[in-house]
Formats: sequence, C-alpha cells, structure tokens
Amino acid sequence: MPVSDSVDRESGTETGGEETPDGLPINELFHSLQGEGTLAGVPSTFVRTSGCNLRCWFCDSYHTSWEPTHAWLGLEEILAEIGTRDADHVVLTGGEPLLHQESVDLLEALDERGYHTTVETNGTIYRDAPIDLASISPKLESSTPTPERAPADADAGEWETRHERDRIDVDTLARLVETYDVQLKFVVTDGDDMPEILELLDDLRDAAAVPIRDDDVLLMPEGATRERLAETRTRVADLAMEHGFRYTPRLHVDLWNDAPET
Ligand SMILES: C[S@@+](CC[C@H](N)C(=O)[O-])C[C@H]1O[C@@H](n2cnc3c(N)ncnc32)[C@H](O)[C@@H]1O
Ligand SMILES: Nc1nc2[nH]cc(C(=O)O)c2c(=O)[nH]1
Ligand code: SF4
Ligand SMILES: [Mg+2]
Repeated sequence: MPVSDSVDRESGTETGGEETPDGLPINELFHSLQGEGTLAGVPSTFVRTSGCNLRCWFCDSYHTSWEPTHAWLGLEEILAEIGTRDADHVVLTGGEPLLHQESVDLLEALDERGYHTTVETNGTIYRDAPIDLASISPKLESSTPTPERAPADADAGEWETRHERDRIDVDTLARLVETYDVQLKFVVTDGDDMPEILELLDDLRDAAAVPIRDDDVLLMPEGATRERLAETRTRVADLAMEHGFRYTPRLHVDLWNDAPET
C-alpha cells in the first residue's frame, strides 16, 4: 500500500475528539526487513499509523508527525492486507501507534492469528495489549524542535514546548518495562547525548520493579539518509562499546536510503 498523501477522514486524536470506532489512520503498510534493533534482518510487515504526540526535528516519518496524512482502514482491511504478505512478524509503528485505542484491537487480532508483534513507540503512552516486543525509543533533549533545528517549512512554535514537556514520562516507561519484553532504543548523535541516557536509566531502574539490563539498551545512530548515517554511525558504535550497551544499525537506510515503504 503506497504512502498516503492525503487525509481521507479526520482522526479523533488529531481533532481532540473521540477516535472513530473500528479502524486506524494508516500512512503506509508494506513488507520489508526489520531494520532496527534486536530483530534486525527479520522479514516483517510494517503497519504505520499516522499522528504523533511529539515532533522530533529529525523525524524520518514526517508524514505521520509534522504533516500527517493517512487513509482510514478498517481492522478487517488491515488484517487482509497483512495476510497477503508472507511474514509472521508484524511491526506496528507510526507516528505514535499507542495514541490510538484501536491499535489494541489490531494487536489482539494479530495475536489471535499467531503473529509476532513488535510495537515501535516513543514510550509516553501505556496501553494493555498483546505485544511481543515493545521497542521503546525515549526521546532525548537533542530531539526537541528548537527554532534552529525545526524543519524549515514546519509550524514548530508551540511544538517545541509540547515536545519538551511530554517527551519523557518515567512512570509510563516503568510500566512498559514491567509489562513487556522491551528494548530501549536511543537515537544518538554524539557523546553529548550520553549523560541524559545514563541519568534516565538511573531514574528508570529506580522506578521499575524489574531489572533493566545493559543488553536491553541500544544506541542507534541519528540519520534518515545514508549520507547522514555515514557521519554518525562510527561515533555511536564507539559510544556503545565504551558504555557496554548494544549498537543497532539502520539496515533499511543502508539498503534503501530514505525510500518510502522500506
Ligand atoms: C518514526 S518512529 C515511530 C515510532 C515512535 N513514534 C518512536 O519514535 O519510537 C520509528 C523509529 O525511528 C526512529 N527515528 C526517527 N527518525 C530518526 C532519525 N532521523 N534517525 C534515527 N532514528 C530515527 C525513532 O526513534 C523510532 O525508533
Ligand atoms: N525496514 C524498516 N525497519 C524499521 N524498524 C522500525 C521502523 C519504524 O519506522 O518504526 C522501520 C522502518 O521504517 N523500516
Ligand atoms: S516520536 Fe517518533 S513519530 Fe513522533 S516525531 Fe518523534 S520519531 Fe517521529
Ligand atoms: Mg522508520
């Protein structure tokens, strides 16, 4: 299903009202290899919902956050599309997929059908759902859309404040790590990001009733393009080795650069 370049129906979460029942705003749905994290390389079907409660300046899924577009698909339509792909792993991503109550229904239906589910989330929203891997990417200060960093054509104004206010919620993160198998996947540019990661891990380890292993912590280089990744990845790999955390590549960027549906 190609990237949607329009909005075919208003989403409740975007208008501040109730979500329209039975369905989700879908930006794209495609088959690829999981490009990030502990399951990198696994053939997977990606379902990308539209709409996000944050606005990272570097967001590689601009059409789900800064300029959200979608086609509204019913759950049965989404399941049928997934069924046509030859993969038993499904990655629910966005935007922020846990904004939508209907994501829980989709995850339940996928679980009933025997799929392995990964949810890519910024970790600011908790929902109770059958999630096999919660792939949490807490957003660091370096993601905030300051005037210097915000996309040139974007209406950044109030988003700088909202992003900074909402990007970290330790209690929600603790609940997620207590409930699900998790990976904590930090987007890193350079060593300046490390003190904040270490401090957040300290806070989270204090707050959570389960251990968080260094093995559950992944450093991922910032970069939506091959050119940008070439600048960041060696530095980030060195930081991972220095701190005893994992490094994750962005295989899809290496393979297909920033092409849609990859
Ligand atoms: C588009 S987000 C959607 C899921 C959720 N909103 C989140 O941020 O985790 C999917 C993944 O891409 C990562 N990401 C987005 N833009 C990136 C960039 N420019 N460089 C590296 N990772 C990026 C996010 O941190 C997240 O792990
Ligand atoms: N191949 C591929 N792997 C991914 N892993 C997480 C992604 C995401 O955007 O959430 C993603 C993506 O967009 N493409
Ligand atoms: S939280 Fe995820 S989808 Fe939202 S702006 Fe940041 S990277 Fe993009
Ligand atoms: Mg992506």
